[in-house]
Amino acid sequence: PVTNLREKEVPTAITPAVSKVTEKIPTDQVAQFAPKLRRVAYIWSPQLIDLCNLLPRVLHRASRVHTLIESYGLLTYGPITVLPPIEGGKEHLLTFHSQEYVDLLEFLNEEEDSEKWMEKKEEFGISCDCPSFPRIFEVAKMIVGASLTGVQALTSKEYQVAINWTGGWHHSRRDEAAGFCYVNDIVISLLKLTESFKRVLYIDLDLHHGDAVQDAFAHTSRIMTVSFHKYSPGFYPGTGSVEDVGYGRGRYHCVNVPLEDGITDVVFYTVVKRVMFEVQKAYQPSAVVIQCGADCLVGDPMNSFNLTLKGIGNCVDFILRWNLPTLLLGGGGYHTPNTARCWTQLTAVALGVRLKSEIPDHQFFLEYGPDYQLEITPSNRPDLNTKDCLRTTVQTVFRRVRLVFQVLSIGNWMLVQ
Ligand SMILES: CC1(C)CN(C2CCCC2)C(=O)N1c1ccccc1/C=C/C(=O)NO
Ligand SMILES: [Zn+2]
Repeated sequence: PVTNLREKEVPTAITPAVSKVTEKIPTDQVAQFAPKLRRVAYIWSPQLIDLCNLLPRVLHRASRVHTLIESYGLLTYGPITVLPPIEGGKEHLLTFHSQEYVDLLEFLNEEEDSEKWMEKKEEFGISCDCPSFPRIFEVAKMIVGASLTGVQALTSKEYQVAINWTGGWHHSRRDEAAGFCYVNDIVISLLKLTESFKRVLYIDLDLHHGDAVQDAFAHTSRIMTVSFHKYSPGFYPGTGSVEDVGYGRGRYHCVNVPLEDGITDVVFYTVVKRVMFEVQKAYQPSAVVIQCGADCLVGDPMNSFNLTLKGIGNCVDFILRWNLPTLLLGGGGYHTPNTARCWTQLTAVALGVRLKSEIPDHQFFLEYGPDYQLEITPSNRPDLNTKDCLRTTVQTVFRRVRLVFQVLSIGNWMLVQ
């Protein structure tokens, strides 16, 4: 039953986790418990949402995500600032994509008849996985503009965390759309971040391997990419085995943690925490980008992992506690209400607040039935990840990541000589 509570009666849906912890502890000891209060930049504008609502495989997802976050009162909570995206232009896309690919997207923007120029489009990956649609070019520029606005917020040093839930399109290649990704806002953002930060760490939590981001930086040590993903015969994109470590100067700066179906919150969080602890120690990044694709959640049509908001929330919280400038991006996520739940929870994690379980009354309230709760329940499907298999994978990753530390220290040593 949707109660039409008046604005003033709606109880604040936010319990600052800090206040609970600190009320009983002498003030001088508070610092050690309270997560450092972070200034958070939330990239949003009505145009950004209207355009991203047009994405064919996630129709109207953008508005559900934003409206749920807004309904919890998170956008009027002290440490958050809403920043409108800068107007992304051709020049931004061209920092990664080829001229001919960008020209094709521009040409398709006005194109009504999606059957026309089929062979031309196929050549650039515009096909059934990545169908053309009206305003495709405006959407592409807006998404890239939003992620770059997040980068700008971090390089300005005014914000510790920047959030763009319309970004995170990790499969798009230089001259080809792939896996429903038309432009790679992640690669464009990482390139921009390396202008201000010496070592940038990319973490991909999406169900799928962050292949195009890894390949874009496989030959450099300026960016380290770490991807946790389902890896099994026939599953897209088919890359990202633990043996996939990068080449030349980029050797060992690609970390891949292949996983099987059914992984649960505790197992996933344990693996992510162990691997990321080693990576942080060895690589000592100065900035972080996290792709938070929500297709790893239980209930997603991908029907693969068995994660809930707790699992992915703990992973992001662990990384945010390093207190490094961090850009949070979206990505996959095909169960729209669960994706909105997930990214609302991650926004709260960035702010260090706890949300009430009841979904607040708002425009899309009825889509959160039948329980109208924020939390989602894991299924009792078997976890195909055996302890032995995970231990072997993690040990292999440890050995390689420690080599990164040696490369890094040799690098520093040579600088000193
Ligand atoms: C077309 C969509 C994106 C949608 N979808 C499912 C979800 C619900 C019904 C079909 C897919 O498997 N897709 C794909 C098809 C081909 C290649 C890749 C993907 C997904 C990539 C991804 O999520 N990367 O992070
Ligand atoms: Zn995905």
